[in-house]
Amino acid sequence: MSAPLLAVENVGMKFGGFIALQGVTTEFRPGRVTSIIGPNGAGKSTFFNVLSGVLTPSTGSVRFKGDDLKGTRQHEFVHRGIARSYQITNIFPDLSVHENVRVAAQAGRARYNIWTNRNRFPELDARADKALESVGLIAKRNETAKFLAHGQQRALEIAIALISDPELLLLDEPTAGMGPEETKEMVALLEKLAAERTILLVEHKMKMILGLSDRILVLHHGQLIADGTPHEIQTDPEVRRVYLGQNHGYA
Ligand SMILES: Nc1ncnc2c1ncn2[C@@H]1O[C@H](COP(=O)(O)OP(=O)(O)OP(=O)(O)O)[C@@H](O)[C@H]1O
Repeated sequence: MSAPLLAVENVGMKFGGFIALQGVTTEFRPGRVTSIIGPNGAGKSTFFNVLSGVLTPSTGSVRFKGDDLKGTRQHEFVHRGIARSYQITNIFPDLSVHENVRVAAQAGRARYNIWTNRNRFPELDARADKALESVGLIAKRNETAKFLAHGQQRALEIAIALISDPELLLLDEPTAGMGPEETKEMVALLEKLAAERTILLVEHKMKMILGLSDRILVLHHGQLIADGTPHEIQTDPEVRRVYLGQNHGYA
């Protein structure tokens, strides 16, 4: 079995007196799609924020390829090989599709500063186009981002996250706000991307998760209550109890 890419040990997160995460211990191995699910307020976003460096856990440790991430600043996560997209559309609406990704490429470059002529770094254009190709947006490269369909804007966010060629890609509700057709396209894109990197996602759409994931983690009241294959999760009595009465299209 391959070594873990990310090892989470006894992670807890407190906000004042409120415990949002407690005693979470798990590992993520390379080349898999893992989904994190759980009812509203279960701690999914908090866990994601801990894994991507937005939050420092109150207790416990997160190791990436053996290195403790404690003290690592958020922008350094990208250099280490961890990138994430955000739930809220996070693009520059008035820039072109290509410019959106290129800005991300520039931002990740230590030698670049805003006074440098952009033509000095033609490889940034090539990298931006490569990221657009991998999400199927290359034909839209010169369009203004705000005119893209919602699903295409979400794909653009993923292209931005891909610019650093991360080993671990964290996606926060990549199909939020999408209808069935756009969801299907996003699933196809995620399956394609998963061939080359490890993907971790938070999602609410249960049917989509069951079809896409190799593994599912279930959080409830800040604790990991189940961890298994889609089949194991679907038949887990505790998970069924937690979801009972909630309209997640689960059963
Ligand atoms: N910065 C914060 N300060 C105080 N409480 C917080 C903070 N962030 C999250 N919480 C609380 O922690 C709990 C878990 O929140 P979190 O957003 O992680 O849940 P979630 O599973 O992502 O929920 P949802 O599915 O609704 O997005 C909630 O009760 C929330 O109110």
